[in-house]
Amino acid sequence: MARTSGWNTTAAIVTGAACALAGAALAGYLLSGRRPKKRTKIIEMMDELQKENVHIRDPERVEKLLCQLIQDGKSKLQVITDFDYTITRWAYKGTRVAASFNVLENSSLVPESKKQILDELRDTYYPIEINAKMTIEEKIPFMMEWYTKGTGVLVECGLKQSDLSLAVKESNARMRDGCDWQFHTLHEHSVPMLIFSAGIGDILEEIIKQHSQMYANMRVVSNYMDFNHDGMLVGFKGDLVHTYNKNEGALRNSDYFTTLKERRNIILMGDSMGDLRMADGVPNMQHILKIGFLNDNIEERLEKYKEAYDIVLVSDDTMDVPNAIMKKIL
Ligand SMILES: Nc1ccn([C@@H]2O[C@H](COP(=O)(O)O)[C@@H](O)[C@H]2O)c(=O)n1
Ligand SMILES: [Mg+2]
Repeated sequence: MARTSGWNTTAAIVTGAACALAGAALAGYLLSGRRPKKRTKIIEMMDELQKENVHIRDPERVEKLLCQLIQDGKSKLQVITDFDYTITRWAYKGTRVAASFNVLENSSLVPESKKQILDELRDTYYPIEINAKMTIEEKIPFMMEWYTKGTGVLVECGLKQSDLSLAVKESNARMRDGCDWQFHTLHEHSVPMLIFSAGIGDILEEIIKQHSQMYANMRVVSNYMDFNHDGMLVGFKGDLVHTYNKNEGALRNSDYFTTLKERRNIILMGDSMGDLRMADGVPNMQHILKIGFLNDNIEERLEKYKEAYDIVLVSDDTMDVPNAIMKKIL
């Protein structure tokens, strides 16, 4: 739509760039002689952005960003997204959904004695993860502790690779409504999608396979389990990715970004302040639209999220907003 040729001249008058939707509204005005109706901007015209749970601190910036992304089109686009509580929903049928770690931690594969330790770890460290007053630097040592202890306990549980699929099946892990459409459509338009997760890679891939499909344009960077020749879990591969060191992971994976160096526009989606660093390894980045899902500790964190993310979606279990934006670009 952004590149519909008939509107280009008019759009150029508006912003010096072909932003077709705003251009279309102005063209209507010029042709009809009537004043345009109120909604002339993209962000005003998108119904998905008018909902009460959608927060945009700087609408002018978002309007400009959308114009740029639409104008540059799909060939310049890549998507970088978190997994737990970004691809997956926060709640399903009134119950909190399992993060990829919880799929194992809550399963019958883990003995009760170990569950108790894992629950205590979560009760200690999760409040730190979402604390609105601590800085990321203050949180990092605690996250390291949580991940080191938590993965250590899982390794002691005698988990087998062949059990993972059933653990996912029996869990309540669910993706947001609209993920299936998004995955399929990004693949159809050959837009690369990086899923960057501090969860468990093996589990999140299984969640995607069971509820949608892993496509060739998807790449996952996460914590992968290390199994011995008998298929028993013996550790985790490489350095652990935790919620607040995704910047290091991004730089370690800079080869991936280098191969996509012509794709200078990013849609980034996350649910934590740590997710904002997922694109740190992207060379020559031109425009980045950051969409944040705020699921928990909402009142305390909303202002900070509004400062950090361009669009904040509060208690939204759908992909409606990102999908509506993608539709305009593709
Ligand atoms: N033992 C653990 C460790 C982490 N979590 C949660 O996993 C999420 C991280 O994955 P992302 O895809 O969001 O990067 C994060 O929400 C942690 O709270 C956990 O539940 N248990
Ligand atoms: Mg997350």
